[in-house]
Amino acid sequence: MSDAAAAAPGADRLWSVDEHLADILRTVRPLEPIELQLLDAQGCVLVEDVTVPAALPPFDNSSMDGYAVRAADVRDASEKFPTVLTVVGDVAAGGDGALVAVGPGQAARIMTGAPLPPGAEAVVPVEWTDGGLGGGPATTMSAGGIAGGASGEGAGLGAVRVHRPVTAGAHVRARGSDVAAGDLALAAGTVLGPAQLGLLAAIGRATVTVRPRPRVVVLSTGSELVPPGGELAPGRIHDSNSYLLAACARDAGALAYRVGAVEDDAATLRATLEDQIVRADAIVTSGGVSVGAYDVVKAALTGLSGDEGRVEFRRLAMQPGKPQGFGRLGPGRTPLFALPGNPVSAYVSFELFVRPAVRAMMGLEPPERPVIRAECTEPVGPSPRGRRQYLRGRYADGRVTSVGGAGSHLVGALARADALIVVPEDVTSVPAGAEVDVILLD
Ligand SMILES: Nc1nc2c(c(=O)[nH]1)N[C@H]1C(S)=C(S)[C@@H](COP(=O)(O)OP(=O)(O)OC[C@H]3O[C@@H](n4cnc5c(N)ncnc54)[C@H](O)[C@@H]3O)O[C@H]1N2
Ligand code: MOO
Repeated sequence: MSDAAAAAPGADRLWSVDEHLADILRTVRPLEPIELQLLDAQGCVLVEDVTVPAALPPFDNSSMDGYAVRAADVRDASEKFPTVLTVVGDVAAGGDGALVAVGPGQAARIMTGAPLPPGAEAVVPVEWTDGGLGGGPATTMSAGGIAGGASGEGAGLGAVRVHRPVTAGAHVRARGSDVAAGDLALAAGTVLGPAQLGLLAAIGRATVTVRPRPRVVVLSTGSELVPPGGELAPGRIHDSNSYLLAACARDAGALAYRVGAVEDDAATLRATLEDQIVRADAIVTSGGVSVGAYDVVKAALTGLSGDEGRVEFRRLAMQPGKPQGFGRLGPGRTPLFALPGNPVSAYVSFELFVRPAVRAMMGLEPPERPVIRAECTEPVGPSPRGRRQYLRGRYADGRVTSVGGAGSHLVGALARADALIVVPEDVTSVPAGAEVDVILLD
């Protein structure tokens, strides 16, 4: 929490959604950069400028399977009057083009990606030749003569008839034509997707320095909770929140550690948090933040001091998601989000508050999901005055339809939704055809 927020009488006033989010974003910090293997860095923000150490391609090479030739030799080639060249060797990708030199009247069979041999200036695609078979235009190259994938000696020797001329440089990818040595390959701040990781690998980088994915520990609380797959005794329900929230964390970009359900006992919860905090960049709990007799998160984390950290429990002017806890735990001041237990409340709270925090920790900008305007296909409401309501909806072609009702236990409707419809604090109902803000969820 920021000092300003810590000084505010948080427990007895209603916080707006925007104030709560601003407090969170003031509090969380981008994680310290670390060096990661390329695939571990996917989705992360680069913190270094990466320059190209050596040109790409590193050597002139063929873009087609065909024959490396001297342009002057094939200047007059046509199907009617083919130019006949002596094939002096064979160059495969990975082969050493320097072993075969192409002199006047000569050609070398060459495969896509293979280095252009000395003397050759261009490549004639095999389809523009007889493929060395003495017939009409070839469609493929025969396998003969590329033994071992190497080049040179004894390979595909004979004659080839060339049916079309090529100019110097035709079907040749020049050294450095992609990126040159010293070029900026990727600037600091770039988010590493597949193409960026491909470029890094192509220029020979095995590791990069990035802001890592936050490690988010997810635990749910409630003595009524039974893991999925377990038998439900009377009064028990399955723990869905730890799965829901761990999945949310992964979806936001974090590495999620799902702890599962902790019973409603403050000492057990404190001990679990102590165990877990060593592997956490952030902690997310669900349940136990309201005003019930067994509100264990509130009981365990209220009144912390000094190195224990500080967690503040608040009421927010929103629905669902009214009761929330947020603060920092332990000497490392690990951000802790205590979300309400109702599954839809937990989900909406994660989307609105934890997801932006995760993204801010990764250095991703902007941290929030995009909000668009959409027309309501049906009336929406009622919505409580003074609270910003987030209804589940389905969005298509600029229009949104509410699914399920406002109840924060409606996980069936949540699973059908792909958007959140935002009904502002001062609006209690929205007529069909009116425009609303919609948060797209995927
Ligand atoms: N007298 C009042 N009661 C309640 C208020 C209030 O202001 N005054 N607020 C309500 C609101 S709003 C919410 S949200 C909930 C929040 O309660 P808690 O965070 O203390 O959550 P629990 O009581 O532990 O659980 C609420 C509900 O959700 C179910 N649940 C909890 N954890 C899970 C889980 N991991 N998987 C599936 N379902 C879970 C739990 O069984 C309860 O049904 O408080 C209202 N009450
Ligand atoms: O505000 Mo609560 O989070 O509706 O269920």
